[in-house]
Amino acid sequence: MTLVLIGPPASGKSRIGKRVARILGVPFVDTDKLVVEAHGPIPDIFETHGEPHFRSLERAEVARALSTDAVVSFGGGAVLDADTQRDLAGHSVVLLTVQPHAVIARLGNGKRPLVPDIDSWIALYESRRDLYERLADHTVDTTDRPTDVIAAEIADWARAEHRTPRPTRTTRPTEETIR
Ligand SMILES: Nc1ncnc2c1ncn2[C@@H]1O[C@H](COP(=O)(O)OP(=O)(O)O)[C@@H](O)[C@H]1O
Ligand SMILES: O=C(O)C1=C[C@@H](OP(=O)(O)O)[C@@H](O)[C@H](O)C1
Ligand SMILES: [Mg+2]
Repeated sequence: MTLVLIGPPASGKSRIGKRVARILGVPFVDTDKLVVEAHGPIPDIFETHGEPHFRSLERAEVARALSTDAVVSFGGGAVLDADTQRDLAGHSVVLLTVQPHAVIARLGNGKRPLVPDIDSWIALYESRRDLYERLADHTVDTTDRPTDVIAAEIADWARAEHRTPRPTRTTRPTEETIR
């Protein structure tokens, strides 16, 4: 399966994606991590080459990640790419949301050049909200909730989503076949 986590910065895609992959026993891929491994820190890429260059590096890693069976956590802006939007139609996509009061504590490290503070985070989220919602098959709010609970919920949803359809029943289902 390829399960993709999308959503605004600090919604928990990287942290929760890793846990979901562990629960499901599949590899975990973080597209930002792939970009950093190949090209160095994200703030440096933005500063030296600008956002369009970062987006093209990101798109290449997204395309590679989507060809693997894995849980894939995107960077928040990866969905802006038209080819990526098209590719997502063939995958299970979970949108993580979060309310501003919870984001303030999560923005901490200054590694996100587009969201130096909560006001810029709110503006960025508002500008993308419709897109995120349009691309998502399932939405999970992460505000004030423990990551292990959220990850378990997403893993349950993914299992149900990927369960192969059962053959047509010819007899009345028993308690056991229902389960
Ligand atoms: N449900 C949660 N509750 C509290 N903190 C969280 C939660 N999910 C993520 N975090 C923390 O918020 C920060 C951003 O999470 P991260 O997974 O990097 O988000 P994203 O990849 O969406 O930008 C990290 O410090 C992470 O540990
Ligand atoms: O929303 C965005 O445009 C970005 C989100 C970041 O990833 P996270 O969403 O994992 O923080 C990272 O890709 C880059 O700073 C740009
Ligand atoms: Mg991340």
